Amino acid sequence: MAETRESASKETVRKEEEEEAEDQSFEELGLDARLLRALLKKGIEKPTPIQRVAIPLILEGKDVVARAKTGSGKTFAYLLPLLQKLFTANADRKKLAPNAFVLVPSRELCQQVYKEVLSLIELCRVQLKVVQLNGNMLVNDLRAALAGPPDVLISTPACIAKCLSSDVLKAASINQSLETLVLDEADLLLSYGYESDIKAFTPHVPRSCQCLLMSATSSADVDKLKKLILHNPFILTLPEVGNHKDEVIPKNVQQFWISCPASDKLLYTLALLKLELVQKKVLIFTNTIDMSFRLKLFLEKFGIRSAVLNPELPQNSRLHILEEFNAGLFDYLIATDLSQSKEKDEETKESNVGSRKSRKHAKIKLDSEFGVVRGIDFKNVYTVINLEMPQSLAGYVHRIGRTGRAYSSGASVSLVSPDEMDTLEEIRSFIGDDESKGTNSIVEFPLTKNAVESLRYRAEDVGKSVTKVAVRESRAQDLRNEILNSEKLKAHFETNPRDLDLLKHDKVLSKNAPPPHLRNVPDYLLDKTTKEAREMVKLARDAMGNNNRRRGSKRKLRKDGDPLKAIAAVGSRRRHKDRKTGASNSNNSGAKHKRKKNDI
Ligand SMILES: Nc1ncnc2c1ncn2[C@@H]1O[C@H](COP(=O)(O)OP(=O)(O)OP(=O)(O)O)[C@@H](O)[C@H]1O
Repeated sequence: MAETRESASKETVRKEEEEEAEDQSFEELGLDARLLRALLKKGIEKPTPIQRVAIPLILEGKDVVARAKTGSGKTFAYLLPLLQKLFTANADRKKLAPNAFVLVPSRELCQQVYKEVLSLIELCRVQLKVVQLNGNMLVNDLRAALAGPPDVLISTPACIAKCLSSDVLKAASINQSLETLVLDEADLLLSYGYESDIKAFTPHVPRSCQCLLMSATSSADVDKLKKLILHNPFILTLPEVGNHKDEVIPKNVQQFWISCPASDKLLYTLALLKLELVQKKVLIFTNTIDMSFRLKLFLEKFGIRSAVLNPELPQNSRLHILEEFNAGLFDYLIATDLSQSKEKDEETKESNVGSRKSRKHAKIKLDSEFGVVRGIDFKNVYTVINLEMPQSLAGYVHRIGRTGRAYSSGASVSLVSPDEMDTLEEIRSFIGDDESKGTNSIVEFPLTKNAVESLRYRAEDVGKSVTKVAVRESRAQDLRNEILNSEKLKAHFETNPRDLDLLKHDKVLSKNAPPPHLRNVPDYLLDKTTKEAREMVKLARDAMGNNNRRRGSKRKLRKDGDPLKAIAAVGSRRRHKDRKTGASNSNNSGAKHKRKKNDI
């Protein structure tokens, strides 16, 4: 009895401590006033759990291995203290190389982190120089970028290795100047093939350098990196870390699955989108580039416009696609996740062979530094659809982590064919499927047979017209357009960001406009359950203020030019209005995002 009372009071104390921690502010973490102001301007009010624990430790100068689920705010967890350290660095000390290196596994992540740092610096009104490098840059460009040298360098490990081997960065200079080293998405760095690059660089990291490892999952690779890089004896693993599923998969993502034959996947995706059974914005993952174009062409015939993001595209195009999607210019993005697919291996093999062939005959190379699936912060994605299943649990975790970022909610729907049941079983045995426990679970999506069958006839008809040849041609045409645009418009967009809209990436590929009978689904085709589900999604969208976002942002575009700025302006005006009326923007959205499973 006494024991029960004791454990009950311990539990109460623990809960109180947790609540106290949840109320903690950025200020209490010891952040500089300039950073606090910048966060406020960004509408970021309170730290996430990983930020609460990591920031004070990093400010104390400790090495940190931070493992926290996708979308938990790891970037600010290291960027804020890193910048604070640079604010107070000794300006008189002559440095020969950047003070801080942030290494990430893909160019997309380089760009994302770079933008985040720039925006913080701008808002803090401090003079710090930041550069991002990528493996495609010429040695002279690398040298120019590193002249100075900058305070922060953001790069993939491959590019650092290139700088070292071409003497653009000298080992002795790194040893003299490097004070902070961050390995972001550390669980991916080795699997992306950067082991030898990291090994070439680590001997030059000085013992005094503070090393930070950020990772979404734990793996042997993270342990390997930890042993390779961390010198400092204070290696701290955060209390949040453990092996439990809840720490890996965000709780705020409702996970669904649908059993369907592989040949019906386009039909099921059409049903989800056309009948508006899932909430926008939607990110759809496929395992091959051809499947991405097949889906795009197929959806186009039904008047659903989407953009395709794949490693074959020039980097500028990929960045524009991400920017546009994040700015809300379109609602459906099809992303090819080649991270574990055969296509990647084959293409890589072929491109290696191709390097020996004449340039004329060489195949288009896939970008080995492409990694859009993991770590990229797609903004306001509500639904992730796995049109094809990833081949591993880790792939699944990273994909669904593109929604439910920070304090927002989301949903994922996985279309599972009989061949993919093993992956589903692996996922289920990891996360469990006991809904009643209130923890993570993956449940069947309430899609009625009628809803699918109502579209089958049209879908099969249209599916036949999306032939292999049509897919191949569209893929080639898209690539040609993008290369042309990318080269021609790169400089132009730098000086005329408002023209970004010209490069809309959800352009229609087929020549004929979709006929009205495919564009609109007649009411009589929908059964009662589907109508109800659709109404629920609509209500939820209204509650979240998402309706007609597309039209709204277009209007804004014409008026204010730059889509990114236009949207930011709307946001800040709304915040201003909310302040006037006493409403808090982020708290409201948090409350509005809380929905029941049946709402989908
Ligand atoms: N304290 C916060 N409050 C609200 N939003 C936040 C906060 N910190 C970060 N965010 C936002 O949450 C989103 C996810 O953050 P971030 O990209 O750092 O996650 P992550 O943990 O690195 O995820 P992943 O492992 O998938 O890369 C970003 O849009 C970021 O701006």
